[in-house]
Amino acid sequence: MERPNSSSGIMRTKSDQLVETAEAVAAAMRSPTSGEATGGAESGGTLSRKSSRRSMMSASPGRAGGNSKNTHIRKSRSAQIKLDLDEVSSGAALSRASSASLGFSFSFTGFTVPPDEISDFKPFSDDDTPDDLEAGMRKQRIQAEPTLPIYLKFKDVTYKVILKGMRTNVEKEILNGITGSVNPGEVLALMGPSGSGKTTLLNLLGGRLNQPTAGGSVTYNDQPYSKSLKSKIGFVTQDDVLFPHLTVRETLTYAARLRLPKTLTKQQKEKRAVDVIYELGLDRCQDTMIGGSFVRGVSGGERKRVSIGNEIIINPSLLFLDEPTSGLDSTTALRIVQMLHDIAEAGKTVLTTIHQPSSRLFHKFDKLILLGKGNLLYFGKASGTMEYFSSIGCSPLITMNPAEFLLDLANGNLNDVSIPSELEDKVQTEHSETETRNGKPSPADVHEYLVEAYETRVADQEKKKLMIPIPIDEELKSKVCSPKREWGASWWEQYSILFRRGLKERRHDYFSWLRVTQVASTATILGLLWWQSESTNPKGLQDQAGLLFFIAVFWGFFPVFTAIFTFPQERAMLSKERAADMYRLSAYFVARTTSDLPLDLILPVLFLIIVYFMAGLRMDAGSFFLTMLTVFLCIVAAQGLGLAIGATLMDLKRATTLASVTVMTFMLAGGYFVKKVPIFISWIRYISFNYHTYKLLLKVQYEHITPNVNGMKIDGGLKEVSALVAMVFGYRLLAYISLRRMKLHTGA
Ligand SMILES: Nc1ncnc2c1ncn2[C@@H]1O[C@H](COP(=O)(O)OP(=O)(O)OP(=O)(O)O)[C@@H](O)[C@H]1O
Repeated sequence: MERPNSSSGIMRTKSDQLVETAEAVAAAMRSPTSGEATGGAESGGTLSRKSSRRSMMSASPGRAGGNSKNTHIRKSRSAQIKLDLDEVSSGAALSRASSASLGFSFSFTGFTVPPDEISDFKPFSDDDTPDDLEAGMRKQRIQAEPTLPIYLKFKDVTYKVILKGMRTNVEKEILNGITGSVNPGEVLALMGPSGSGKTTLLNLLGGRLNQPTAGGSVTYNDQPYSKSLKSKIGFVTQDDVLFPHLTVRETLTYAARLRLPKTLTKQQKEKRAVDVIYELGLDRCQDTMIGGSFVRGVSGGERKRVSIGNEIIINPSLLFLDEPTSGLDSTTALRIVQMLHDIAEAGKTVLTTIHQPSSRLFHKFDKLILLGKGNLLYFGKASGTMEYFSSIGCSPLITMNPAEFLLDLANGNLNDVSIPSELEDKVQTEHSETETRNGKPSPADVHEYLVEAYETRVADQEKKKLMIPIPIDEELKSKVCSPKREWGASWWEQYSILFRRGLKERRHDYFSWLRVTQVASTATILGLLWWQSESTNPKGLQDQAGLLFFIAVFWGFFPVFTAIFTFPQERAMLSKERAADMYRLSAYFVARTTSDLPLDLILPVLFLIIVYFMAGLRMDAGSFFLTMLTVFLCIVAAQGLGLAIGATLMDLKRATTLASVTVMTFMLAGGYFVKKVPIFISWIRYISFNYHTYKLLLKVQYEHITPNVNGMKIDGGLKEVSALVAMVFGYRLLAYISLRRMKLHTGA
């Protein structure tokens, strides 16, 4: 096998690269068995997308099936760069041709599509109203950069978890020696019953489970996983993790601005978002909110498409999807799988788990992995699956959807399936069990038989195939393992994007009439209770000090309990975005903590305006503004505590329990209720923001009247201000450290 010319590089112009890559692959493929394909690749290397599409469009399913060799020529770029054209099944080619004849296609390729063909790019148009046709016409091409082709290989992959018991820890094996590969231009489907390990395998291959309990080898262009791959991987998780109050367009625009490389301008990034919206047929709902449990938003299918859009927007080399069709009707599911297929055709490597595909969906996959209880039951061409299982004696006895047949097998259920002679013999020797199972072997026996059959007949052959080096040059290989992380925006840009995104997502909270009413009514009640209170006599001063203490407690409690929710609520989003290296944690942290400040500072202004004048506190501008500044300082310090507790525990129940105990202790140690605090507990007051705030409020109101209120000495106030400022930063630092230590949850 010839090695390709090492002068080609990913940074060169797209057409240069395509021609070179095609030539490289063609060179690599020069073998007697792939002679036809090579011819196709060579001639196809310089084929334009237009000509390839034309030939695809002219193919009818029947014709494609009758002349499968020609389908190689019809394939676009991805097919040309395939390592092993032999892998392309005639079934997959047939389905491609038939999909082309249905008018489905995907232009996430960077290829120029002639305007007369743009109207064909309607993978998601729901009906044929004139509006839709117009939308179809307006669909934009995505001027994607050429992606780095990534060949993914995995050999003998194992994964276990340690389950902690009361007395001993138990090891649970989740994956047991999984081997396979997937190349650019292919869609690999992971199938198996629920709990068979599909998500775990997907996470492991996507670099999201790098725990020591994982074994075997996973390589990307023959290189191990490196952090630089994060920017080349798109990972669509099973649950759609999206902000419910952002619109579809906002969601994709923020993703584009954060994730696309710095080399693109803001306008180019925003245009990419619009292009993705049109590509995914989301134009009609682009200004609709995503929605969630409490807000009605886009439909489930649209939400799934937004999740996919969030990932394909970066033009990933490798796209992983966890059950992208779950919960969708069969037509929408078919459209999504068709789209994956088109993405693969554009030179990407696609892996998807799938639960129970219809037979139409099943034929759209190039390769298939069938898992059963974490073991490999089949890996190979999707179109060769039935042939393989019939070769080991398992064939459906009635007409059956292949996916249904495979899931039955993986579950050990041989109803309406022929029983292999080996298993039949086993059943006959186990008489007692035979009676209870109507002559059928037990699921455990079926599982064991299937695992063994694969091990003895196919596994070694597949492992040998993986040893063949990939025919791409070293430069391309090294791009995969560069240790440098690539951020899409500078720290400051990340901060400002996240700040704005935070404001938009929580805009409904900011102007929540409920919170305004809560604060205004509390202030009014306080104003009425302390109506025009006097501070000129000791009794009146005592009363007023009570009001000041209440203000210190109220603005200590309130922010702690609102800040507690900040990080636990966004945990899933943070994990997802950090796993994709979308931004620096510090930029997120600062943006998230500052975007809440406007509201937190508007409400106390309203509160103080009502209380201050109703209660008749010290009437001069300086005192009013100093009181306000003191309350602000208290709020920001209290928020810090809430953030720290939330980020450390990341669990709302535990966090609220701890916060209420802490705040209560701070309040009691604040010096208003107990004058003589026992020495062993008196230190608590120094870490209590209530104590410092109360002292400052007393100072502002009474420093000109008395040096001592309620046994509390009124001093310069510098100590109190310093303590509060230290809390503002100290608690936040603690919160940041806790977030840094947070394990990224990937849903495995
Ligand atoms: N961290 C973990 N701790 C304990 N068990 C785990 C863990 N991760 C996975 N498992 C177990 O491993 C098995 C495989 O899980 P996985 O989510 O990969 O299955 P799946 O095939 O994707 O299932 P489904 O189709 O229902 O999503 C399950 O039994 C699951 O409970």
